[in-house]
Amino acid sequence: MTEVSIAPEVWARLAHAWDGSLTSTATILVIVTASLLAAKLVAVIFQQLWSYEKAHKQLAAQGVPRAPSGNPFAPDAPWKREDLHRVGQDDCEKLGGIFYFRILWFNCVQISDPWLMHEVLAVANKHPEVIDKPRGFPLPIYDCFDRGTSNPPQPCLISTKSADPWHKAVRRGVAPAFSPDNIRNSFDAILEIAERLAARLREQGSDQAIDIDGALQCESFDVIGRIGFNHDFNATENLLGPGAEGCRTIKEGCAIGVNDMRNPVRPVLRTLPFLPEAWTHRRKVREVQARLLGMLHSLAKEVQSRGRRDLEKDASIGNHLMHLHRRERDPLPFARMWSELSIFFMAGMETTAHAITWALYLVSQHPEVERRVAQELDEAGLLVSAQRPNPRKLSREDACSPQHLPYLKAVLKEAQRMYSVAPLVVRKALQDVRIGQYTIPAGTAMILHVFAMHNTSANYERHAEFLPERWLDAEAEKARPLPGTSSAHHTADSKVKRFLPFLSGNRSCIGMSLAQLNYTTAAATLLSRFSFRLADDMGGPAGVRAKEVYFVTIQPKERLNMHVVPRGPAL
Ligand code: HEM
Repeated sequence: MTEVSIAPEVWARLAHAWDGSLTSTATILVIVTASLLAAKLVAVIFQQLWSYEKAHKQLAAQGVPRAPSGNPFAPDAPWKREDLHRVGQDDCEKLGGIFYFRILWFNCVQISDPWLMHEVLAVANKHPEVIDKPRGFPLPIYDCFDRGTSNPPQPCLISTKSADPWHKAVRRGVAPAFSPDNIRNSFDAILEIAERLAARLREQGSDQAIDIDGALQCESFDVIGRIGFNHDFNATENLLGPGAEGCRTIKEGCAIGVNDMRNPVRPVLRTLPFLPEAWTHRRKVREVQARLLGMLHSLAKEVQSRGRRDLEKDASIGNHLMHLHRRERDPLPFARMWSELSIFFMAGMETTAHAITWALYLVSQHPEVERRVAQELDEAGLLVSAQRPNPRKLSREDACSPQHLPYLKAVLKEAQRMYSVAPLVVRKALQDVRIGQYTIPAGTAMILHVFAMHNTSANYERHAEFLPERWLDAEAEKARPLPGTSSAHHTADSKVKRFLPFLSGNRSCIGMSLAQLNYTTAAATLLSRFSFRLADDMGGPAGVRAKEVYFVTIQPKERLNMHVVPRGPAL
């Protein structure tokens, strides 16, 4: 056999040629792939822009009125206004119960007509593949709840799509904890917390004004901790001290979430390592999130360590979460339980507190309403007075039965109408969908503007006035065609409501019974013992109006200072 040998210099030349061709093949492959991806991206962007443009033409062709969008980057752009809820209300008064506007190329339809809102909610209920909560780009509104409720981020009840089977499972699993009967059984604990708050306010005295919104947040925080998870945070015991720190932490955490929701670029910027910490507020955000999630993590661990208890004996939200199964015998993973537990504080604390705050504020501004509330409480034997320094205790029937304290309950409803604390929610049309006489094109954001529905002339006579007696009519929640308005062409359909502070359907507020029992108990306890006077530094009603902000909830900016004047011999 002859051996074939290759000279070393030939070998080296061959290897070099081979190497070079490999490099150039790889380079070509990279260039081709990158070009294909870039072309695909450009095609997707164009397709998306084209579909938005088509949708805009479709809406215009159907005669849906259009609100001026203006330049979204201008300093005075409407959507940058702090009282954003009032922008939708003004536009609704001018353009009617349905109109659309564009942010850049993106189309948003605002709906406040009760009949159309009813249809949207009905479709979303039955067909989540047609209308659902928006997630991700370009509407990452609900995504911030995932980041704010556990680490690493996990979805939770409010942020999951209805089409996600997990949503149904969790909602069904915890619903018994929120049933009106179950919540009624918590009355004694709620009353105890409301009385604790009243005792602290009395100690505070009336000379010094107190931020009543902050005090009520402590109260709601304690109620959710106690009723939901058998844990007493005791924030009401020490309103200004360490007891209330947990409550303030939740508020700070919510503020980060809301800022991210209003400007979705912020969370992205925070992840960029080369941007200065101070500019992205990274350190501050990390510090608040660590405090917030640490506190809620400890609570979730505490609930977990108690194990699964008999639901007859412990009907708290926490125990219901412990009984939840992913599959047969496969319990809810801890991380998911943590995020679900957290969302009840995020969704329930500020909302309930602001609802009571606005009611107390409105009563303080309407002496004739305050007189009537006091008279009703007096006749029920609940008012503190010179003759009755120690009245009877508020009972479960007082708080729960519509026959008891009807005027006070009407006052609370009217306050929720005028200050609908959750003023708007967002949904997305995932397919073209017929709503009334309109076809809403796929990809359009739908803003269900409950605040505008509650506060425009098309739906309420004398809508700008605080008139609690309108709720003494048992049918008052139903939508009715008002003569001379755009609602006049609708029929009086008994299912359609013009009052939806908690929304309706499968994504309505699961905490409604708890919120209602809490704000009735707290308002009755406080108004039977005190009269509330707006502090001078608030600048009167005009000052309060100027500091009213939309921060996912309608709330007083920073604080609402009031003097809490004890009733009794001095009055
Ligand atoms: C006055 C007080 C309250 C008001 C006005 C209110 C209002 C609302 C509204 C309008 C929604 C729908 C949000 C959306 O779809 O984007 C909602 C959802 C929710 N609320 Fe409330 N809420 C209140 C109190 C509470 C309380 C006390 C809790 C629990 C402790 C709670 C827990 C929730 C949860 C978990 C959801 C999400 C439900 C789901 O998507 O299935 N809320 N609330």
